[in-house]
Amino acid sequence: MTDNEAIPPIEQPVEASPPTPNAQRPTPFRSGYVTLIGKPNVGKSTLLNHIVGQKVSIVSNKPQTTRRRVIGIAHGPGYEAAFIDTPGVHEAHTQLGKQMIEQAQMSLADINLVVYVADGAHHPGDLDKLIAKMVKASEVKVPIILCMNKMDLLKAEDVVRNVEAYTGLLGITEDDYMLTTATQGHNVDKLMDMIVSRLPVGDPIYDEDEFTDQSSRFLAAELVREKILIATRQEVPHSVAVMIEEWEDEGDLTRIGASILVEKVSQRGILIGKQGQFLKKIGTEARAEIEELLGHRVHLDLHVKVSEGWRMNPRILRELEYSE
Ligand SMILES: Nc1nc2c(ncn2[C@@H]2O[C@H](COP(=O)(O)OP(=O)(O)OP(=O)(O)O)[C@@H](O)[C@H]2O)c(=O)[nH]1
Repeated sequence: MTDNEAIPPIEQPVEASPPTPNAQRPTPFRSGYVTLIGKPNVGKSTLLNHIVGQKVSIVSNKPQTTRRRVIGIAHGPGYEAAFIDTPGVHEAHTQLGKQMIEQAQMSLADINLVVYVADGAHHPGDLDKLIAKMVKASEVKVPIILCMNKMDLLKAEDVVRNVEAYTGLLGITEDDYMLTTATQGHNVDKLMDMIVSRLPVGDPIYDEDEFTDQSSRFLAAELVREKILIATRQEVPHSVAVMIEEWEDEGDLTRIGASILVEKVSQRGILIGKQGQFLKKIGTEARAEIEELLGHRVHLDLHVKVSEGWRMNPRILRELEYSE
């Protein structure tokens, strides 16, 4: 990949480069579905949000942050790309975990392109090999692009070794990969050019102002969950779900009531915090982002409820919209 030769030395800080909607794109119009697949925590959601220019998928440093398939739509001159962000493929122990893997597998059907997102700073492990197998075994043969993310953490002496290992795993050539730093947007425009050039010629599927298939209610619940994931540790992040119980639009104010489900009484204590301070902080942070999302004022009321074993309960998983 000649483009990669032009990237600055990896140890040096790189400047953020915003998406390039005005870059020259091929004509005629190209459109299609692109699946982002990879291990948990490699940066799939960060990449998607950068490409779409909106937070459509929440991000945290905890593995398995994304729990269901999310579509984020990128529009540009001459193209429309609908990205499917999938839950990271992992070893599942709960009903929720199993559904997450199923969603990742299903996302390989009826698509036009696969972007395999890897943590480029690390050599591929067993899970990478398994996902590569899944991708190569998918019935419909579509082009595969390798996005080696976390380039900022990649040591110069590991570049060649890691690139060869991942491209070898996927059976792709050196024209089909890109090193990126999704957090800074570095090389994301080049990745986007590669993606667009491999999309089929076709008409747009979505309206130009549509950027996701997720409802405002689901996005709001996810923003609350994101703030909790960022602020908690150990088993708490995996034990938390957010359920919207009330949603009332009153002119330029939306009143939202949400329950935070946890699995243990001790977790309830953690989330409420001393004199309710922890919950207050979560509420303040989430409200600011929900206001940004909705474009007007929000009143957010949060309650913490203990719901033992919710991750095993198909009915609750449906109510949370993690399954159909
Ligand atoms: N250093 C560095 N960190 C990154 C980069 N991209 C993402 N991250 C961080 O990696 C963590 C995981 O990012 P996500 O976007 O949630 O990863 P994901 O692959 O969607 O994770 P799952 O939802 O678990 O499948 C977050 O803390 C991000 O800020 C990158 O290019 N460099």
